[in-house]
Amino acid sequence: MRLLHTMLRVADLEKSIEFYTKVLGMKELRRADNEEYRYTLAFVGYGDEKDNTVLELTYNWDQDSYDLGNAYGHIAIEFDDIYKTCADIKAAGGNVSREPGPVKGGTTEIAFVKDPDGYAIELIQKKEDMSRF
Ligand SMILES: C[C@@H](O)C(=O)SC[C@H](NC(=O)CC[C@H](N)C(=O)O)C(=O)NCC(=O)O
Ligand code: NI
Repeated sequence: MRLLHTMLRVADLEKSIEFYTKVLGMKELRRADNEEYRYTLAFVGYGDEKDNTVLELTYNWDQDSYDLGNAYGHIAIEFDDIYKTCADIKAAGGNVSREPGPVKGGTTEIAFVKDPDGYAIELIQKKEDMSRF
């Protein structure tokens, strides 16, 4: 077994694809329309789905906003340099909601950004050892 994808419902598919590809460096892997049920799926990630867990962006044609509620946490992505990534995101007009730095009470360096729908994305500084705290 392996993790295949995480699905996020998005209000503006092109805006979300632009964010995940241009700002976070992912590739658009495939897109599929469902005419009968009026939605489009776009899969984005850092590599082919046969070897990578990806995001499934779901666009419902007749819905232009969502209530994210208070249960969703974040999706975490590892970067070689979260400080440069955050500077680049700010320069591109993105929303860095938590500045890069050590996690409270720990040593792992993290930052948070918000995607166009307000979903939080955690950026984690690449470390040699896998101790993540
Ligand atoms: C391709 C696979 O990874 C899917 O997740 S498609 C599953 C399908 N998705 C939708 O219908 C998305 C639109 C829907 N309005 C929504 O917002 O979730 C799905 O959930 N089908 C239900 C079923 O019972 O087949
Ligand atoms: Ni799915």
